[in-house]
Amino acid sequence: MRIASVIVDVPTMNTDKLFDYLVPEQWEEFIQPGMRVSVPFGPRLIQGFIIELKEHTEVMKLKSIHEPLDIYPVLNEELLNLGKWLSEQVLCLKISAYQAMLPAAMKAKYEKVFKRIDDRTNPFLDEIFGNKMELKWDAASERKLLPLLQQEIKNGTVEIKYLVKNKANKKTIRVIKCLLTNEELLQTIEGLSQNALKQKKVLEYFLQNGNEYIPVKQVQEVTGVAPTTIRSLISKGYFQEENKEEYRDPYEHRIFEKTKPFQLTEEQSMAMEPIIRSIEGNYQETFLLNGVTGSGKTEVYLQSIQSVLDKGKEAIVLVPEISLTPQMVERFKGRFGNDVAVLHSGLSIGEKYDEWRKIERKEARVVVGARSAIFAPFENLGIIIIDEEHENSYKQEENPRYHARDIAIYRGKLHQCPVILGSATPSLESFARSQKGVYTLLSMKKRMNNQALPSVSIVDMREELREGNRSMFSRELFEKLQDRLSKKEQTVLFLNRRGHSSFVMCRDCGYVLQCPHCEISLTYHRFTSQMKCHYCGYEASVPSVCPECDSEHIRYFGTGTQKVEEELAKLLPEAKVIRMDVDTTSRKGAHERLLQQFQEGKADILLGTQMIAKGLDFPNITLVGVLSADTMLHLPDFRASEKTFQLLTQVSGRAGRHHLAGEVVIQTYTPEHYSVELAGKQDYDHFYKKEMMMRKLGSYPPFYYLALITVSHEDLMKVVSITEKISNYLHSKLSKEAIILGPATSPIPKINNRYRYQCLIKYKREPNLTQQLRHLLEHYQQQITSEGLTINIDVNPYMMM
Ligand SMILES: Nc1ncnc2c1ncn2[C@@H]1O[C@H](COP(=O)(O)OP(=O)(O)OP(=O)(O)O)[C@@H](O)[C@H]1O
Ligand SMILES: [Zn+2]
Ligand SMILES: [Zn+2]
Repeated sequence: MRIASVIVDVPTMNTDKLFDYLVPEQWEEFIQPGMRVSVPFGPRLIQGFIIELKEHTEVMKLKSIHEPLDIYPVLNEELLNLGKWLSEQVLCLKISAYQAMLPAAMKAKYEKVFKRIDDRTNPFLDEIFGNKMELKWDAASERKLLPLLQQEIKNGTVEIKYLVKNKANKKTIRVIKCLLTNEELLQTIEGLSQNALKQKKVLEYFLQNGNEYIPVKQVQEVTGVAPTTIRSLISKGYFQEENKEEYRDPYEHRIFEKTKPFQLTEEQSMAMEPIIRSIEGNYQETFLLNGVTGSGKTEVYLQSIQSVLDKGKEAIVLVPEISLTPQMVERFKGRFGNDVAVLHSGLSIGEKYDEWRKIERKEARVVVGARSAIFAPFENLGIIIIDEEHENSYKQEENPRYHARDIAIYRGKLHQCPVILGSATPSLESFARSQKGVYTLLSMKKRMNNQALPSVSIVDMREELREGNRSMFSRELFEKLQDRLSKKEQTVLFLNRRGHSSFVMCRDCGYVLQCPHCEISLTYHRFTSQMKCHYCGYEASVPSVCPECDSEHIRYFGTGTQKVEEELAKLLPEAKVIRMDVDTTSRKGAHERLLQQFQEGKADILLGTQMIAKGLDFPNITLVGVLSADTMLHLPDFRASEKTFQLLTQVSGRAGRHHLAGEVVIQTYTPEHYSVELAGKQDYDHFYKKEMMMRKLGSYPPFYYLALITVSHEDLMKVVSITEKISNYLHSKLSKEAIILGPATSPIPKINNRYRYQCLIKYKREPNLTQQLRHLLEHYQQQITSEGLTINIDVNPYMMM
């Protein structure tokens, strides 16, 4: 008797365990861990993952697996173990861990067929396929042919094809193949009547091109015949016609110019050396590649990957979301061509699925992708690279709430390969680890060609106001804009939209209301007109005059990109502006197209939000303007300063990367704030020291770990009382060193009529923490499943809302 233990697709805590099923005899040899199966569960059939196979079970009334959904495992042993580990680390359901590792198309409904790919005589295949080339999975399963077909797949005579059921997602092209031998072809051509010139052309074409399948479109184009001609040849039985699945290649129409490795600079070679040692020596080491903007980090990645490929191994490169991808993709495809698969959120479900299969089938050995590409099903990993490692998009903000960096290091250890974290502005956590020797620090302090970092001038907008300038452009920025227009050089204007209007600031002195207990700015709530601290719950009313300077110009803050665009049109009507924000880039491909236009010099000014801050490497940009540096500084988040510093440094780094020198103007109401001042000097080391001090004072990471519990329900009283009970429970179970803040309202206190409260745990070492948290979830399970209560637990949170 063979028993399969299965994780089923029912997302509740009660079902988050292995269920045993009997493996029907006919599949005993065939079923393997990591395959998806459909199994009876209650009255219905659902999908599940086989985790392990065994001989015995305690279960009395054993049900049987209904049918396998894969012919090969979709999760290999490594990923199965990783899923288990992940669910323990981030307290998620195992089913969501496994689903997160696979492309969305594999969750969708699809149809599977077997396809004959070799039609030499083969009595078995001739019999089961008849005169067709395809056989539906269901039919094969019914006829109990799966084990035999598995053998044929091994022999290379049959392959399996997944068709996404949604027609729009499936891409096929019509192909034909000549069924006649060359001799028969010649005879047929001779036998054709004089008028059948067109048919003759087609037959001759096939005479030259052998008996491959050829796309109908191509035949038409080359021979110039009409579709009717081809149809009549098919009806005569000369040709076999078929629909062939084609990879949906999002970069199909792009030609990537082949690039050659650069001669490395001295700094680059120094940085590469230990990486190569780790590759050659097959041992794991985590490197923090801290290179200033434009120092050539990408070239270090490319050449490291090359030596991994030379050893016959594979590489994962993570880049943050879409914003970076177009230029990044170009660089990787340019160097490694079709060896590169690309995975990011800008692709359709079908495209992602096809890219994923290229990896699975070992047709691509390098993947460049966003967060989830960390789960690429490579089996022989030689390097994992995370570019812009400080980016928050590497943390998934829904279940499973994992951070790609942790997965990278886990996989790196398993494969004994190097992990490179690259950034001009590393996260405080990573830099602290490099200082402690947990990561190996590699520094590159110079830009290419020894080009200087751009000179930055910080403009005090309070001063502008005092001198009567009420425009959103300071006089200095405006003059420089005019200057670039006349010189035909390009400008990037950056507007930070995050934190929009949510804080109150004095326009005269820049004062922002802070929580007296938490060193965090207070958030303004329109409905109650109250200021609140979302860490400790402190509340205050909005003052009518600034407590610092008595000015009446104290109000909420923010401007939008559209408003800036209108203002530019008024002030500089001759300037051509490309605006990039969520509105102008929502259409597929828009992002890439706008950047392309800017690169080709079709505009003078690129105006945008976060999405233009990073990764751009265009030679003609000589001016960067930051319209309001402070907006993010006052978010209710202990990382606000860090994020501000990173963003300002990154955006400044877009200027003067090649031969022309660059200038940056940063407009701010708080020029004395250290993250603005030090970003102006691009002085990471100082910033790090200063920020570490602040974190130490506030007991925040990297000195403490955090866990954030958010409770929500429609009934406010219930939310408050449950959060309080949770807080009390943790107080009694955790060590004296742990700090438990809250209950306090969440920064977003109500979503969809549900109230939200939270509780923040700061701790250094609590070996029992995840166990206690899991216990809490189990304790409230009843209310979670039947009374609409939600409890979200975020271990190492990056979004404090
Ligand atoms: N060894 C080299 N010789 C000549 N040019 C190089 C070399 N290495 C890199 N470059 C070029 O220098 C420019 C800057 O490099 P790159 O974009 O990799 O910097 P980066 O460190 O990734 O910067 P950022 O963090 O700002 O994205 C690129 O145009 C790149 O092609
Ligand atoms: Zn003031
Ligand atoms: Zn507080």
